[in-house]
Amino acid sequence: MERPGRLLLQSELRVRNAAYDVSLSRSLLIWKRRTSSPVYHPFRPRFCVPLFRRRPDPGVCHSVPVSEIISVREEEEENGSRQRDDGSWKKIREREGKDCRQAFTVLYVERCRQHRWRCAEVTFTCSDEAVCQHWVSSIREQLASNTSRPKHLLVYINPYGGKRQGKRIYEQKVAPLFTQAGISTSVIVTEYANHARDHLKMEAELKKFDGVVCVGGDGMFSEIIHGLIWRTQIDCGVDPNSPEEALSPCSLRIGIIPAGSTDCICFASVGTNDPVTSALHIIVGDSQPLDVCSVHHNNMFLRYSVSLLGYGFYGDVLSDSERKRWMGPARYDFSGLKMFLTHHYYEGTVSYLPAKGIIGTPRDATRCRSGCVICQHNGQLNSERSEKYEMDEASDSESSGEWRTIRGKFLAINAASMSCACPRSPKGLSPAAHLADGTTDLILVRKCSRFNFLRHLLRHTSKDDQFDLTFIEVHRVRRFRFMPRHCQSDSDLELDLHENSKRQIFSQICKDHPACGCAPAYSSWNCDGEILTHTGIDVRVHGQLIKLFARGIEELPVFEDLSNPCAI
Ligand SMILES: Nc1ncnc2c1ncn2[C@@H]1O[C@H](COP(=O)(O)OP(=O)(O)OP(=O)(O)O)[C@@H](O)[C@H]1O
Ligand SMILES: CCCCCCCCCCCCC/C=C/[C@@H](O)[C@H](CO)NC(=O)CCCCC
Ligand SMILES: [Ca+2]
Repeated sequence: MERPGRLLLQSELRVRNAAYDVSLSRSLLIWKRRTSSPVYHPFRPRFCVPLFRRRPDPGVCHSVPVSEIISVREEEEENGSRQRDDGSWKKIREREGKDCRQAFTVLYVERCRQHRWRCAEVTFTCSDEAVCQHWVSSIREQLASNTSRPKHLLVYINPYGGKRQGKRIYEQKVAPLFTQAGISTSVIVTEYANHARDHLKMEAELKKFDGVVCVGGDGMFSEIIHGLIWRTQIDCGVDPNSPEEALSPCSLRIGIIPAGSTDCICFASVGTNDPVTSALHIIVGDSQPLDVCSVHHNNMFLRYSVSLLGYGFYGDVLSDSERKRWMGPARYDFSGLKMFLTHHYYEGTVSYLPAKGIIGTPRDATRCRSGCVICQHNGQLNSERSEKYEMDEASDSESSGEWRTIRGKFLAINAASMSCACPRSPKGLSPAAHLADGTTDLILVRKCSRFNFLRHLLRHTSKDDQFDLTFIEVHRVRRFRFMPRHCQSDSDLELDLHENSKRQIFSQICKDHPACGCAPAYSSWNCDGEILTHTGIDVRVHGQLIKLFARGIEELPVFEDLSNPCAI
């Protein structure tokens, strides 16, 4: 918790009936009730979780970081009522002292349960108009001096994501907050798939904006990053198709207003899927870097991924669920159960380049949280490495034998570049994965019984370790490749020709008839909820390539906070 620092302003103001000592520094707004003041109606601002619980009565002293003030509003008096400067009316309270005529309202972020944020407000009154004006202008000056806050945003809304509520969510819950905070917006409601991606790639006048807002799910977010990353590379003269090129980071931040089916990128970077919370993170100008994987096939660019790249189980769930979009988010539960029962395994070779010199492993108890030191340390390491070795890491390491290879039969091959936490699995596919450490967690689920696979899946929803099973292995990597068995080599192909062609024919016929026992030879890759057209892929992590309007999941409040500025 920040200390107040040098005071810019200090006055005695009233909050409803009580006198408060109110002070403003560059970092904090504090209002502390004067003990001598008689209290007719004890007023407690609507704190869901009081910021400080050291004192028995949280109504006595409050502090709000200036960085979490949303806006300040003057209340103007007229005919016994006060008119807000947004035009609405508010009745003056009878009990207020006759001399308390001038007022202003501060809107600020308040923390609620489960990482949710809400907009709270407190109205200060005082007898002197000049004092009131001074307070308003001082707070506005402090807000204006914060250069990380966006002023102009480009908003894309997918009206068909999730439960098709994107437009309503934006108009009712988000747009009014942006207006309050003085943010101007340019809104595009998409008319077809890839509309947002292509607009960002070719048309959008990005110089006019301080950020992009995505209203939709993970698929919509994927469109946005494809447009933005592509555009950034072209503007910087980088070939986005080359697997060996170091990509240029995107300067515009992206805000996610969750309105999809899984929304795991929002959940894993904010801690909740709540449009108001996301809007407030955008308003206060938060910044959270994010790793991005590039996926290539035979040196041809396929896609970017920030959350899950999954072959086998999650690829099959996605392929099956795409045909059931009409079911909405429930399609994943239906297809998940179906694919669990189908129990297909796939053969192939996985090669990977382990991440060296980093802190943290996929099995440790540390979690990526706001201000994560592991992301800071490993992120720094990445930028030093890329300066030192330029772009030739791949061939360098391959010749020095750092690549490792595993051949086998797998129920699932998953790469989680972040935890992939979502409401279905609050700790995620890889609970210890990091948002911005420049690595991805490669999880290999070898062929096992249905019962064992169920144990593994169920552990995603409990506190038991889903990796503590003999048929699971997990590695923290910078690059990996996958080659399905039947693509391996000409000699393999010849050997397997007869068996393979038989399987492929049957796989066509039997894809929807698992009971006949003919498993398909290939699955497909689930790349952040989009199906990839190729099975053999080469994946490389680009550390901190993009930035979100988020701050990572905050630790739960510390109740005994000795740095409570009210106690000073
Ligand atoms: N106007 C549109 N019409 C049809 N499809 C669209 C439109 N705009 C975007 N899309 C596509 O809709 C797909 C799904 O969108 P979105 O990710 O928002 O929802 P979802 O799939 O339900 O959620 P999640 O990705 O979180 O599981 C995306 O792949 C996106 O490309
Ligand atoms: C039988 C009991 C089973 C319990 C299993 C719970 C395990 C849930 C893990 C969920 C992991 C989600 C990973 C996120 C992937 C997203 O990029 C993607 C796009 O939104 N969503 C899916 O592919 C949707 C994937 C949905 C899978 C069910
Ligand atoms: Ca990562």
